[in-house]
Amino acid sequence: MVRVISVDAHRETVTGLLGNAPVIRLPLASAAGLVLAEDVLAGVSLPPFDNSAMDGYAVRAADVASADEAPVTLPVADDIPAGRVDIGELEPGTAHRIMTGAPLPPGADAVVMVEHTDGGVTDVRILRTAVPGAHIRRLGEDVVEGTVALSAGTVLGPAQLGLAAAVGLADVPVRRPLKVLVVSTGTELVDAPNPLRHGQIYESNSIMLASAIRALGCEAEVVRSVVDDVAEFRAVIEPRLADVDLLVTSGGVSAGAYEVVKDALTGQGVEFRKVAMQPGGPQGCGRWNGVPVVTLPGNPVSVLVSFEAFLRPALLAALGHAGVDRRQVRARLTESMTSPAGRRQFRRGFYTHSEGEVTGIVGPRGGPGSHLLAAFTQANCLIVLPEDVDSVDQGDEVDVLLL
Ligand SMILES: Nc1nc2c(c(=O)[nH]1)N[C@H]1C(S)=C(S)[C@@H](COP(=O)(O)OP(=O)(O)OC[C@H]3O[C@@H](n4cnc5c(N)ncnc54)[C@H](O)[C@@H]3O)O[C@H]1N2
Ligand code: MOO
Repeated sequence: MVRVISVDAHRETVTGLLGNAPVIRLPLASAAGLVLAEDVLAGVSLPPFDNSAMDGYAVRAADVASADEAPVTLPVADDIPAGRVDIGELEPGTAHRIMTGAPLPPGADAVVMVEHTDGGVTDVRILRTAVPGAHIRRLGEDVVEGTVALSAGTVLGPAQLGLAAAVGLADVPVRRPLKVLVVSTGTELVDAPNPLRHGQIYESNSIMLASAIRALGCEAEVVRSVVDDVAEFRAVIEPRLADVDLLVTSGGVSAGAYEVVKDALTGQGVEFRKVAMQPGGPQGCGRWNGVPVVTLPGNPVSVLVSFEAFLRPALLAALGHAGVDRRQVRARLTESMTSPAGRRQFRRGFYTHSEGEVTGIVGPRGGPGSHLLAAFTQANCLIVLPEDVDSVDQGDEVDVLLL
């Protein structure tokens, strides 16, 4: 007898199987979207020195205190473009022309923007007073050297990578993106653009899985359309296991006579079970030659729903993400639906939420059939009908997972 287990139990097993990805240092350019594995400290303060926020003139505020009543003329004793590193003292009664980002000369306590002067290069007429501190960006105002710039668990988006670069990091410690081998099985499968004969279909699961895996920041390698032959499956796939962290298959796991994945991996460390869900009932997981394996049923909608239910949270957890769940909301149904008793049903739906309404509304897209892929493309959510529910009416509130 095939074991029947709950969605939550299978999800826990798959998550445990993947565990945590190892920590490695990656160049910033390769770390986008990954999760920082350790706190990183600022190697420098930001800004690293007092500098000008404006193009203008560095002055002593006291020297220009009367400029609002009558313009003050000061000799321009120096010129400080951004990037200059040999900065001399600002003597009282003088000004230094200074550019945005250039270091403030010692002795200066204010910057007058060029628009409030005549722009002179030997002498400058200052037309406005400046309060002490005007247009000065202070050392350490943003980040203090030696403090935590980014903490472990941070997802490295553009702002985070920018900050890492700004505090002097060339690489960061992250959880290594897992390498996933995606294998689609089925003698009926044909890779486009080859012509189809009656009884054949175009292979579509591998691109769905590979793109879903890559979207999380993992790597996906694909072997398409392995025929339903155990010896062939083993010969093609087994040698590739050494290079990957996870094998994900589609097809060949249910109750028929030519279940290539089930036949090849039963007794090899992979357990096949029925999960109390629809679609995605037939599932398997375990290890083959020590490598984690997750076997998904072949129907395309089952593949994507299984990915959402099991692989997405497990891969995100392995990468170190704290939040692995889709956002869940309650919504009122636009039409009645039925669900098989004892199974959690995931229906493709479209959710809308108008401003001012407490709950949004949701309607199914397509029927429950796990071959209805076109309807999935119209969906923006999964409607979840729990195991103890076999029908819901129009107007009932249901749980919705936003995709
Ligand atoms: N007697 C029973 N039959 C079936 C059961 C059952 O419990 N008892 N379960 C059904 C359910 S539910 C599902 S889901 C499928 C799962 O079967 P398999 O994992 O063995 O998948 P296949 O039979 O290989 O394929 C199912 C379906 O999907 C198409 N397919 C497969 N791979 C691809 C691909 N890469 N691209 C596009 N389409 C693919 C395949 O042609 C089949 O139509 O079993 C039910 N049967
Ligand atoms: O359990 Mo299957 O995945 O419904 O078509």
